[in-house]
Amino acid sequence: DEASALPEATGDARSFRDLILAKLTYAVGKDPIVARDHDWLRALSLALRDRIVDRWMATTRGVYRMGGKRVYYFSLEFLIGRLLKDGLNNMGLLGTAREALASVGVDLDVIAELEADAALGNGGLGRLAACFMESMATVGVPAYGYGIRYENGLFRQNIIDGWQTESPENWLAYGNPWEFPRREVAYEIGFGGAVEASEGWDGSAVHAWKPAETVLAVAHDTPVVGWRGLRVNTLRLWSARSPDPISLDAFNAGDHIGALTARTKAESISRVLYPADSTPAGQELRLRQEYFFTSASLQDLVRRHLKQHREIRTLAQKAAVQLNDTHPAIAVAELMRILIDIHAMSWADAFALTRDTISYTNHTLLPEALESWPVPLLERLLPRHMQIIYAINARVLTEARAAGATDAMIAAVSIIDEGHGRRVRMGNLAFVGSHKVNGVSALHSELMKETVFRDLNTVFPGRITNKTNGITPRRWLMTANPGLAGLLRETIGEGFLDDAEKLVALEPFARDPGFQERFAAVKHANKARLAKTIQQTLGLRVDPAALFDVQVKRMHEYKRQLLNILETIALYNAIRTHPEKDWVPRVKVFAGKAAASYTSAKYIIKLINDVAKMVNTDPAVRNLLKVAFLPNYNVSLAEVIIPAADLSEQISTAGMEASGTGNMKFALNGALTIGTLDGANVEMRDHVGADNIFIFGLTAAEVEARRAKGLNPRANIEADPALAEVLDAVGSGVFSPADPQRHRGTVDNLTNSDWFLVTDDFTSYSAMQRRIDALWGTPAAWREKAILNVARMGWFSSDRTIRDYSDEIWGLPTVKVG
Ligand SMILES: CCc1ccc([C@H](C)CC(=O)N[C@@H]2O[C@H](CO)[C@@H](O)[C@H](O)[C@H]2O)cc1
Repeated sequence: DEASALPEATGDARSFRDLILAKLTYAVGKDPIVARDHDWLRALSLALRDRIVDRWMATTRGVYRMGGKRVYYFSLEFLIGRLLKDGLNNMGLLGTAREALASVGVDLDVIAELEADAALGNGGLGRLAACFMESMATVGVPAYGYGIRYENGLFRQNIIDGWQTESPENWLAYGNPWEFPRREVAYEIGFGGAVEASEGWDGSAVHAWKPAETVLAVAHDTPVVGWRGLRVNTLRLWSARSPDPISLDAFNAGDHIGALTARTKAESISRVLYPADSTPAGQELRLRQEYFFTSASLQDLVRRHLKQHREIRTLAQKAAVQLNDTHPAIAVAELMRILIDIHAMSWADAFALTRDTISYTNHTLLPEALESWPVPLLERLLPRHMQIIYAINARVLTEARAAGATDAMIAAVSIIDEGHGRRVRMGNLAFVGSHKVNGVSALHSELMKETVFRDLNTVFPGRITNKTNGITPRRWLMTANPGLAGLLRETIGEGFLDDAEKLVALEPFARDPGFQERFAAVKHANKARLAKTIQQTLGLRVDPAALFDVQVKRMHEYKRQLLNILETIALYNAIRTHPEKDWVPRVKVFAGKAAASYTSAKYIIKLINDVAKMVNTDPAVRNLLKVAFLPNYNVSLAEVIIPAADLSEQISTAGMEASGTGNMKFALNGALTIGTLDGANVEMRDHVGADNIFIFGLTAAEVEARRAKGLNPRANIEADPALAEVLDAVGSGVFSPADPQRHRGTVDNLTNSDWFLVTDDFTSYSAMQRRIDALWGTPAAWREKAILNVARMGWFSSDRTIRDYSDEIWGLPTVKVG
């Protein structure tokens, strides 16, 4: 009968099966015969969690026993994605779980698809934080991640008639098996009120902040498993709770709504993630979020430090606080408040200790992305902190003058921006309150010294350093691309699993026909899988044998999805006018969310979908060109798209992409990159070799020079008839017959200003695409380059990045893996 047909589970699979069944029965409360897929998902997750908790407690006890230094990673975003398969893989239980479930008639892949993505981030910054957490556990860095437990993560993107619409992402609908609520770990967070100054016993000024309102920050802990499950760190996310759930007097007075307003207001702090990934919303709630989690985290780590080490003055030796961009920069003032107002430390000692404890990472040079808050808002919401910021600024300006700073430099160094209605520059506050400030790629860190932090770098030389980003090879190779990981294990052994730089052992196989065949077969299988997703999502049939050309990332003008779609239209026109030519079949895959209020980015999404509608149904191009915009790009969709790519589009205006991390994921999965010399593309070229990457376009210096000289998009358009034809078509409504003027704005903006130099790079970009077509026609040469990319991407493991932070910024040891 049915049951007997099921495969037998042996060894650990058998005991793991029993554990799953026990969880299903006693934790989920479901009889196996009636259990639904979601029930099995929960039971399996709880079973895995048990195995993880044992290692978690062992790690925590070990760290206490060692009494060593901990890293505290402060981030308003953790773009985690799903945790089941990643946890099974890191615990070495993937095969075991698959066998255990099969023995009760359940398919691991089916139930794994039901897990909601923890989308507690916007894009690069948030995903980097998640990769860093996994790598810190892997290389033995005792660490806590601190952030906010948003009830709603990044919005769900729906594409309605080609337009992006947003709907709330309720990731907790089925609960979250990975977190442990810590009701007992709660801190009061104050807002508003006033500061009472009095005189201390030694005549020194004593300040006491009396907040007008208080919110409770309650901890929820999620274990973070490292590779091989050797160490498990903690992600502590704060949830906002109102100290008093209901104001009874209002309720008794019949004002039932009023009775809840205080609570609703308090708890709105952890309601939703701000969906902006480059332009500050500038809203008070955002500042409340930033202070809320920063204060709770600092109170928590100081409590832990005193409990173990008794003496606050040793804090910098036992705690390294890393600020993930300026979002937690208020930490500089908050730690000062704690040290001076609560621990009665002198100003000078407190400032030295703060600076020795904190370091700051900058992730963008976009002027509009650099946070600053109006002084009046800070004075109202955080009056004590504003006092402290003034005092810090006075000290900094004194130091700057002593260092011979000019008035212009003083104005630039100042934390207070006297122009624009007096605002507090959070980047400057983070800089002066840190012992180290780093960029996220070599080019970006240099540009930081030449632009946003030029004067601070002059006054405080040697503080800026570089830490080139990385990605975890567990999620982005082993879990996302088991076909390739399996082929690599068979070919070069397992060493690369513990040290990604051992992938270099693959180089000798780059020209091996047998290996090339197997490598191509893995890629083809991944492409067939993506083709199925495209079919199911868009009803569009694509040929896995075509060149899969992929651009997936947040929608932003500097990332130049517009350059890509305009070149696609030029290709479309060329195929139509020269059908006789031997065109390379291409599938152009796009995906990415636009910030809800970012209109011009939303028009680019619409343009891509308008072009797709035309091209995909045009018999003249047959199967030579397909365009697909996949909705709701997130971590889980990235894990399906990236292993299936032949070509990775990293085409940002040079000088504007701080690093990029998608670029690394594609190359590690055997895609070739077409890109500008921007961010980490530069270091990727240095590692994979200039012959194995397609670099085009202006350099950052040339972009700077052209902008300084004045841009001339009209001349660029006149110089390239193909571009001119494309812009005429788009501008006149060829792709929007129902609304011919729809894309007029996009074309006019390009023709009149083109701040992102799309027209300047179009010709070289298009020419490079044709060179790529030519190489595609010689599979052996293509595959050799793709294999060399995989072989030489090991350095871009976030394990290496974390070792760099540990060595130079945090000053703590790491361990060899495996
Ligand atoms: C205040 C609004 C806001 C929110 C997020 C951000 C982030 C800094 C934007 C971001 O994600 N930056 C990306 O960070 C990645 C990780 O370092 C880099 O690889 C990307 O190049 C960078 O754009 C800026 C401004």
